Amino acid sequence: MPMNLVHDVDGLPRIILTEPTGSSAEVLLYGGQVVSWKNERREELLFMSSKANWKPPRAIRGGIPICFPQFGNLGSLEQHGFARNRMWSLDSDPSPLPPANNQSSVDLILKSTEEDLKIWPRCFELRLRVTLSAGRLTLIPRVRNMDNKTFSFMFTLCNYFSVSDISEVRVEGLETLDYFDNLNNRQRFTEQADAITFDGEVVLSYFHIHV
Ligand SMILES: O=P(O)(O)OC[C@H]1O[C@@H](O)[C@H](O)[C@@H](O)[C@@H]1O
Repeated sequence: MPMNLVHDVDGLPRIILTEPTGSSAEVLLYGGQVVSWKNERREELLFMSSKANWKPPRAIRGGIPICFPQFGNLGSLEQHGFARNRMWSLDSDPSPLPPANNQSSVDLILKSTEEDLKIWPRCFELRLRVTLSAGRLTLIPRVRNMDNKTFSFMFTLCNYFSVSDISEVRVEGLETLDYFDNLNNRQRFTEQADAITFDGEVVLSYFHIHV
């Protein structure tokens, strides 16, 4: 599997993805977390907090954290579940996806451990393929139930996008959807606007989004 696996200053193994136009991405085994995505002009597209704590078992604030098997505090586990503060492994058998034999794709896997089963008694394999191509970063998550009984879970890619001018940002496609306004006592509203714009901090949770 030809790929660039390096250890950064904090000792965290990091996979560097590159592709011919010059864009790049960096993925930590810790959390299976994308922590950098640069375009062909080497401009960073993801936000990473300057206060991010890069020492396990802390979660890293920035990039694309993976929330599994719980989102937020919607359950009995720690905030956003435990996948983001576990050490993942390289996945040598991503079947049925074809193996990623190039420098612009990586397959990672997280399997439940005995310790995990004590706090969340479901035996699972969580896989993630990260693929970089010109102008695009694709993440394909897959969850396999290794138990003989069903289970339900939550999964979120918690993207932190870097924005140079927030007044230029519009989010479309949410009109008519219900949402919780988390900074307003989690009151429930129905979105009326055809595009959301931002003039301050907001934390909104929309339901039934189709992407
Ligand atoms: O601080 P954490 O646990 O990394 O969570 C990150 C963010 O997760 C979001 O889901 C919450 O709405 C935010 O309020 C929070 O800041």
